[in-house]
Amino acid sequence: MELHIAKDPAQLSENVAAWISNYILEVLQDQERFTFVLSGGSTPKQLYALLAKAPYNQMIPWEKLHFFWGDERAVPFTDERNNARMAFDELLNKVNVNPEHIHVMRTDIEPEASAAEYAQLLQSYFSEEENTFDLVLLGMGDDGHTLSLFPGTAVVHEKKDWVKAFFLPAQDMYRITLTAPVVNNAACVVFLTTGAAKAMTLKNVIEGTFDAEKYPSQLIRPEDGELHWFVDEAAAAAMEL
Ligand SMILES: O=C(O)[C@H](O)[C@@H](O)[C@H](O)[C@H](O)COP(=O)(O)O
Repeated sequence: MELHIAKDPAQLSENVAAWISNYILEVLQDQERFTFVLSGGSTPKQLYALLAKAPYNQMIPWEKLHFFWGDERAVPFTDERNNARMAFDELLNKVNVNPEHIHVMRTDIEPEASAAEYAQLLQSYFSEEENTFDLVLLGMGDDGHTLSLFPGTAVVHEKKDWVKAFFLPAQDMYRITLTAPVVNNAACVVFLTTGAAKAMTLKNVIEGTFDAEKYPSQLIRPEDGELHWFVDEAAAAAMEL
């Protein structure tokens, strides 16, 4: 695991934008496509906005990128809580992506059907590959969740299925999410975490004993891929380092 500490959220977004674009270019020296999982949440918003602007909008060969999502809230695409919608608004509508390479988790059908369809799509995408995604971008909630793997939910224990749908009573909403096994098969996973409200949780996730039921972000440990945490000073404040 590699920890990258930035001064503040703005600096963090700058660092991650530069890091990600270099990584994309490097990977594309050896292959024709780059598969990229986007996350929801507020932290990546600034990153997406930066990637949509110079120099990154010029530097990245957008037509070679294939986009996926880590999780989705089962609300219509037009709802501003929809994770895909945010990424379209901030990034995908602004760069030269092939629309056929954008794979949203559908919310216009039943959540279970959407999860099954997504799992099938991923299986056909990666059937011939050693790893799954080239890059998975993740956020961590104040409670230690990542994706829609919330503390105390059954999906935290999923060992086999790549995509799950379930009802989250606390939010009165269905969620569709990738599971830890498929993310842990990715070539590279990047967490973005900022703010003092996450400092204690971040310390427990990174430095504490393993308790995935309580801190589902601890489940994310790529088997043979890279794991990077990009955090700001406020989020890093409780860690011993
Ligand atoms: O749909 C979601 O809720 C997200 O995908 C979720 O997993 C998110 O990444 C974290 O909650 C962090 O969110 P913030 O960046 O807003 O803190």
